[in-house]
Amino acid sequence: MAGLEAKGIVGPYALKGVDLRLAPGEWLALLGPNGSGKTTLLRVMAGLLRPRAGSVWLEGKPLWAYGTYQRGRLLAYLPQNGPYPEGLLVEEVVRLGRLPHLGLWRREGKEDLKAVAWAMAVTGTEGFKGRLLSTLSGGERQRVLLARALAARPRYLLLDEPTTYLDLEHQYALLLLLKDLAAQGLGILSVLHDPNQAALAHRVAVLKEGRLLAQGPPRAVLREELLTALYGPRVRVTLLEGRPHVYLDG
Ligand SMILES: Nc1ncnc2c1ncn2[C@@H]1O[C@H](COP(=O)(O)OP(=O)(O)OP(=O)(O)O)[C@@H](O)[C@H]1O
Repeated sequence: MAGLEAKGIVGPYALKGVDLRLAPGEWLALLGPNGSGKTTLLRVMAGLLRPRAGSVWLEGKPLWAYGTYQRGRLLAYLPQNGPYPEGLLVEEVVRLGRLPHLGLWRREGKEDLKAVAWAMAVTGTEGFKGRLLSTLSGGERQRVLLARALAARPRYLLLDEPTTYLDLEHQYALLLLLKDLAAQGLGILSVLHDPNQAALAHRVAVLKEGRLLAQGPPRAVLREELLTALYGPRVRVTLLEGRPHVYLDG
């Protein structure tokens, strides 16, 4: 079956039994308080951490049954604050995103260069092409690393707090890009802290103390009752242009 699916994930750390399915063409936002297990779940679904129990399925096959390159062609993961290659130019970094397609020996072809150019265009990073990655600001670097992930033209994209280093304009540019990429068929799972950003996704899943508290369309999930249980009694929710708008009272 198409999709990326976590089944009965227990451990490591906080996770206490999580079932979550990401479909192609959907943008699913993962919300939850600090320490609830969001990053851990993302890393488990990316195949970077092994759960104590449960399994992850990619396109109907266990994730562990894929080779690294084969998995990398289908699934890209962007950590929140991950390591980045030193001493490389931005364009070289984005080209690294093609590695799962190239393997160790194949030379880049037209298709590879096209994917790199596309990834840099949609993330607005062409202007940094010739710069050393290490000389960019945190937000600029984050966009380049997103370009690297997109250059693989994966079917599923896992993003850990992708808006953290971005200014307001770039935050919304990124959220609109996610919507657009999902419309083109990409399945996107993004950890987000801001419920108002999560409200833009197709679906929201809420994690609390390692368990899924709720999942569904933003209007069904982002309700005052649930959010006050997560973030305290001052949380208020109204509807703005048909979407939940969350703010703190007083
Ligand atoms: N390497 C580790 N060793 C021990 N405990 C860990 C490790 N990594 C994470 N944890 C614990 O697992 C729990 C969940 O962590 P995780 O990073 O998944 O939470 P999160 O929901 O992403 O939090 P945040 O919103 O703060 O980023 C936390 O209590 C954390 O301390």
